[in-house]
Amino acid sequence: MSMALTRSIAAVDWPQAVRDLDAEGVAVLPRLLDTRQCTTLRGLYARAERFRSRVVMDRHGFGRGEYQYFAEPLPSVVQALRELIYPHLVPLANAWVQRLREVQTFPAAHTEFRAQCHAAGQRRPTPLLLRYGAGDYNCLHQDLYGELAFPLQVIVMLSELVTDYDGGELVLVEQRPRRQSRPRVVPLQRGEAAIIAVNSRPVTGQRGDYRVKLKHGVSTVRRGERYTLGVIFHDAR
Ligand SMILES: O=C(O)CCC(=O)C(=O)O
Ligand SMILES: [Fe+2]
Repeated sequence: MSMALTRSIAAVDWPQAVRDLDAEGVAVLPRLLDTRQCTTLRGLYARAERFRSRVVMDRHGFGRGEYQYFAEPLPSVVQALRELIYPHLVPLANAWVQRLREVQTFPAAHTEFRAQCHAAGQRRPTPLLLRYGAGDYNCLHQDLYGELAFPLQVIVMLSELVTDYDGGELVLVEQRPRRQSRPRVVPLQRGEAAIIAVNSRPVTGQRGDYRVKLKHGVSTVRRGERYTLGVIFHDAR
């Protein structure tokens, strides 16, 4: 496991990140990966044997560009991100499901949660590497892969704005009951990570909590190449 990554995750102001997530449905973490780690991860894209499947987005109407789901064993950095970030998010995840009046309880350790996914028939790893070239984009979507879903996910930016690409903004849209949807753009520098709600989050209103649904996507990349790493905590059917 990468010592540098262990340190940068330990150095995150988690109470602040959790407050941001609770208030806004998104938190941006300071640089988790250094330039070399970003370059190494991007380089894996060409190594077909590291992946279990490849999705060409325009074949499915998902957008334009492509992504690949990592095969087991996951790259150690990806495995570390999944295992080390998860425990920091469990208290918020459990608070959210309770406020949304759902029954799920998430265990403290990611290995335990994975065992639950496997028992529910969700055995395929979901962390993925996404690659966008000029003209590519990712339509608004949610990363749900079965019954079991951890309510938060991480997106790590592996490319540098201006140097590597232009355009290609991470876009979040919140669908609020009986109100118009709210858009938000999340600027990310190389190595930074956004934590976002996967599906729904509770918002406190005048008459108690209500449910807001989140979707995410990427605006068109105008120039260059943009790579991201997606870390989703539930596995897929
Ligand atoms: O490329 C992005 O910024 C979005 C990635 C994404 O959709 C994901 O990680 O689930
Ligand atoms: Fe996604």
